[in-house]
Amino acid sequence: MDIAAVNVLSYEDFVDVFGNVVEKCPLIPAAVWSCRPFVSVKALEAAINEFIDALPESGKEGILRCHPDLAGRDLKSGTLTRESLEEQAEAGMDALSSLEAARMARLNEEYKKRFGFPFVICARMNEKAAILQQLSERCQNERIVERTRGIEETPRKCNHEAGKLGVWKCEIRSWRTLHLQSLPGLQR
Ligand SMILES: NC(=O)NC1NC(=O)NC1=O
Repeated sequence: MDIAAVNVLSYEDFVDVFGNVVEKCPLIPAAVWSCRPFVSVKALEAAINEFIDALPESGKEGILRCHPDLAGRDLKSGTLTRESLEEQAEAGMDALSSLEAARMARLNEEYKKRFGFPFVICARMNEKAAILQQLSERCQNERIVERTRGIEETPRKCNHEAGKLGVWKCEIRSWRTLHLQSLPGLQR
């Protein structure tokens, strides 16, 4: 599948593939679908970022609030999305000691109380010690700094399986980077 195939997806199929490009925010790909045709995957990535950047601050905070806590209730009850589960597992969030888990829960609550949205970090790019340290440090920031930082950290991802549509994989390489890999021939 290449960008030409993406460009002919119905909006239903497009949302199937990219629906969780930003955690639990299918509105984003549903809106970005109208920007077709995309000249490349990079252009698709840019359209997603432009849509997010154009949101009012309340919309950006809404995106953050759709994120599950790290090592939080959804992880414990098995209700994370598949993508989030993979991300959190990669950072070792499913294997915290009881001391680490207690510290994470306390800091997550402190952060939410201070800012009114959850602490968001790209779990794929961090290990648990770094996450705990950043959570503790970022609790000291100003709200506007954290709103911007949380949005920058928000992982971009797509449906790995997307079975009926072929092979799409998404790897997060850096903040704000939707990095799609697919069958040879995908032009970025
Ligand atoms: N709160 C938070 O950062 N959640 C997440 N981060 C991430 O990479 N996946 C998540 O679910």
